[in-house]
Amino acid sequence: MTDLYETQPTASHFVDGAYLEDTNGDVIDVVYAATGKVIAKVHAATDDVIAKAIDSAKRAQAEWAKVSPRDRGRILTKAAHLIRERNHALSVLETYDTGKPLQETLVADATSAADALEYFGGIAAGLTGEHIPLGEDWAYTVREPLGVCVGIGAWNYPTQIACWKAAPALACGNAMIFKPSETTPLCALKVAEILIEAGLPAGLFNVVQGMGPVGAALTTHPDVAKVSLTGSVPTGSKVYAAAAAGLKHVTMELGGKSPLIIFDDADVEDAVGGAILGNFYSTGQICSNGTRVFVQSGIKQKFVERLAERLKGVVMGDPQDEATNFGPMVSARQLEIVEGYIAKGREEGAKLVTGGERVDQDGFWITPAVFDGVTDDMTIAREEIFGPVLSVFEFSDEDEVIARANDTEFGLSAGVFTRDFSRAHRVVAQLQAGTCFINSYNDAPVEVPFGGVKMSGVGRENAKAAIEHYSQMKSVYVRMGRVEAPF
Ligand SMILES: NC(=O)c1ccc[n+]([C@@H]2O[C@H](COP(=O)([O-])OP(=O)(O)OC[C@H]3O[C@@H](n4cnc5c(N)ncnc54)[C@H](O)[C@@H]3O)[C@@H](O)[C@H]2O)c1
Repeated sequence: MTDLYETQPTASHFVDGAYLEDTNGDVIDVVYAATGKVIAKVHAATDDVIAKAIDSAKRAQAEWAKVSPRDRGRILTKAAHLIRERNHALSVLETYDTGKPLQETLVADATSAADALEYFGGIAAGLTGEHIPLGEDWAYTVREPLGVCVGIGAWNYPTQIACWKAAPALACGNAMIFKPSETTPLCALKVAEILIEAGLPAGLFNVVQGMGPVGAALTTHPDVAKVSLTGSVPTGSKVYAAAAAGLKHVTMELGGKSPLIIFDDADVEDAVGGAILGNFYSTGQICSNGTRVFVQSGIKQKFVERLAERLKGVVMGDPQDEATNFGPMVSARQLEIVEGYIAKGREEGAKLVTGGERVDQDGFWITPAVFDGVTDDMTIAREEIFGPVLSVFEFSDEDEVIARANDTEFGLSAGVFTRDFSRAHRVVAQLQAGTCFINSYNDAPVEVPFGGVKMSGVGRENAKAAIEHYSQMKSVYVRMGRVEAPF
């Protein structure tokens, strides 16, 4: 097994192509969720670090914008190859950073980051404008970079989030300054190292550490053209407002409380599988999770029974052991939040079918919880928990479940399980969500746009859609004849 110390970065920040330390910044402990032990320390960025990150990004971006998109793409593709080659070591680090089991991180984190670099590396050369004929005259459009972009990450997918933001930004000719979540500061530094090794010029991908105030300083900096945040709705509202003051571009990937609708005619095993993937993967710490599971009356009992049985297959143990399939919560704070919601669910009258118990060992462990008999007004039905807590709701007909599914301020994802494909498409057409799944849940391939509606976000990540959010259009009118003026 790769040791943490083989993969661990050597300083807090990565700026202008090299590691950078400034011990004047507040200390941030990196705690391994499986043991509760401090495994590393980084310092929050000082004003000096932020200034260096901005200056180098600005300088490097001006040159990068002149590089042909094909050459930019080649560097991203090379970085993707390096990431794939080092997948095991990067996955070990991701597991130390987040506590997610190696069984997951080997297939879902560095690999997804590589997918994004490869995808945007591949389409970079195809980022062209249009020719617009206007009779004798004509016009053309040019897709230009925005400038210096800031990425701010959540703690659940630190490698993936860094690359989902950096890959389209760099392909379009921007620089990116990435601030990881203070809970998981390690992985993005490795991404920075690899991008440099792949040939990315210094200053184009800088990583600075810190909490909210560092994110806020970057967001409001006059030299920053765009902010892409992955985080909660309350943080999103603040960052969106701060960016608006400077009329900056934004992408907001925020929280959810997504519905997963299971009709009577669904395959029960597939529906249970979808509910497991949509609630317990990454110990439930996924924004798009389908935590409100609406099950039609005829299948409900069977569904709950099979779900409880299949949860006996949970293997909690050392996350670095590939046999472990369920890890701890990321932090003591997140564990407390989840325990609070479980207590609230019981208090408000929901029936805890299984799980929800704190495990008596070091680290932040809790067993996956299933609540039955949940009603739409309960706190666990309305607020994002961001942990392994699945709520089952009973419904009888299609119109009713659509109305109940949409009765939320969020709109990130939604899923439908049914063998009737006309119904599946009819229902999906009425669901207020940015990403929908039919007979599946939580797939996030880079080829498909990802993002939310309503309070769940603004803009889209991944796919060609992301290009729109990391570039701006210039229109050029070309007159071929004489200029006729009134005087
Ligand atoms: N839609 C998505 O793609 C997606 C993906 C993963 C997580 N999430 C959401 O993220 C949340 C969990 O992550 P979290 O607890 O790290 O979220 P959070 O909102 O607490 O923090 C997100 C990031 O914002 C930074 N931040 C905090 N205050 C800031 C401010 N005023 N200005 C600038 N930056 C600031 C934090 O330091 C962190 O890096 C959940 O709500 C989850 O649904 C969304």
